[in-house]
Amino acid sequence: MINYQLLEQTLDDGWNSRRKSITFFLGGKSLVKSQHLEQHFSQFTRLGVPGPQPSLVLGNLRELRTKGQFQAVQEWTAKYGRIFGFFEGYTPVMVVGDPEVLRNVLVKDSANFMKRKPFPLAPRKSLGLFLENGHQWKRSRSLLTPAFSTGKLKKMTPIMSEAANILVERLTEKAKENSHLDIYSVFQSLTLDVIGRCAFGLTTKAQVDETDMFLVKIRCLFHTMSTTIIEPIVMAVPFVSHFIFALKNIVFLFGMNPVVWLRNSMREVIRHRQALGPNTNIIDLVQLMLFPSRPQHDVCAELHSALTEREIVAQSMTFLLAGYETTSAVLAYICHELAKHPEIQERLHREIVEHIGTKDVNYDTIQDLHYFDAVFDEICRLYPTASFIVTRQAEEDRQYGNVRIPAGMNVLANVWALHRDEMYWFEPDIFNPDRFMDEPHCKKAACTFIPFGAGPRHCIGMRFATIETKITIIKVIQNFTIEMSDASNVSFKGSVVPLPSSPYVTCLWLLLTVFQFPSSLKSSGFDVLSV
Ligand code: HEM
Repeated sequence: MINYQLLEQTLDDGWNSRRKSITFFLGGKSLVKSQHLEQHFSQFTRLGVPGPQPSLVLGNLRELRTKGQFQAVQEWTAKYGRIFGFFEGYTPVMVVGDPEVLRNVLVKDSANFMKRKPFPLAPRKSLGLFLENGHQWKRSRSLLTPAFSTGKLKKMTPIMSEAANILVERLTEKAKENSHLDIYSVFQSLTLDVIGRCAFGLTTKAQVDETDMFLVKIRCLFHTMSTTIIEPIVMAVPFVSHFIFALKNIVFLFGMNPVVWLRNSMREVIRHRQALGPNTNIIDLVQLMLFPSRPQHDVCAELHSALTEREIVAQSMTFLLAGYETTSAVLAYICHELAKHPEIQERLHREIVEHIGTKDVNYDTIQDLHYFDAVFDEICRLYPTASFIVTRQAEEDRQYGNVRIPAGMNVLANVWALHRDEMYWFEPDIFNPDRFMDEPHCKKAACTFIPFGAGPRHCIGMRFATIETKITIIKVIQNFTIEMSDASNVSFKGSVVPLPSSPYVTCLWLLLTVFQFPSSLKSSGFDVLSV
């Protein structure tokens, strides 16, 4: 851990003693002049936007790191309201929880807000869709969009269904043992298997084999990402990222980075697929990236030139980072709320029995489950697992009502606060799927409900995640009843994805006890899962 207090004090002391006259020098380079820093850190005051007092050099980084981004932003929301500003190190961030301003930024005036807030440790080359900007983003988005079309997703559902079958087998075993089960980590290995197979083309066995290489490498990657002390340093002093990347390349040379293993494994898959050619039965994201379908009259051949091997690896890494924790957290939250509300679980079970019965679950059978859709939306409202990634950067100055957004300003949509704002939601803290049955779509249109973002940069994997969640939960509900365990515990932490957490690292525990066969489900076991 960095000692922020000491670092800041040292920097502040040095700063205060020569405040008026000097320039900071770091690594032989002029970093910033005093007047510049003062100007920089007072920009929200000049804009009339409230917010926590930043300190010179570190901005509000200390609070962000000590409290956690989620906690800090919630506290500031309670204090400063729908629009406020803070400094993520040197980077100014305007937090917006006003749906009208957000509609302008994300949708109506999106041409002025095509970039995202820069990520401190983003790679230099081969960014992947999430971090790409400008022409590169346009090209990737246009090449990748067909891979998420209804037809293609339909063909990918067997991978999801197979993973859910393994889950049911695992849960059945656990039910017999009558023991605790951490459902969050169970769902993590399920979503890893799905993304490993769909986006990396690997035959992963994360659910059944603790030593599966993919699982081991991804755990290592996420552990490194969550414990890194490099990120805050780069936030405070952005230009040190040059050194960091030089160091990273040295680590790469020795093959110590898990990304190296992932990259090499994918290269093998890509070469194998190239040898097989486009006309195979394999349908997954790798195949669709390698052999993308192009518009019939391709007027912009350059825009649709195929992705290179390096780009495909970067896109797969993006799908992993964007789709693994987000989806597993949604699955865990669904189980948590269904356990807390048996009457809702029962109603969902009835809908599934009426529409699907004991038939196998596939793309067609999961359509028209309106109550399920309402439960899913309500979970995404109450627990927007990707609430810190809806960011944009302004190209030019804009004024919306009395809110001015200057060129270069970063905007963070305050999705969590927006989804629980009493102005737009009746009894917002209560889990009530019926609110989406009564008025299903009007809230979405008004930018008050944006769990997958909005506008041209909204989540490309939204339907992929929805289908995966539906298939998984339907199979669980078909076979088990979910109940609350005494050990269950949910609190929030995390910076990008507000994750459930507990002193045991993971949070949701399932106590499984074998129950009885329900008369409505003849062939499948109906066990009790206690969360
Ligand atoms: C429940 C699960 C998921 C949630 C809640 C979620 C949420 C989000 C959000 C909020 C954004 C930012 C949108 C914006 O800025 O307007 C995003 C972007 C993105 N998501 Fe997801 N996501 C999920 C699953 C997935 C999956 C499964 C994939 C891929 C297979 C994926 C791929 C992406 C990509 C590539 C972007 C960047 C899009 C762009 O910049 O053009 N996501 N997601």
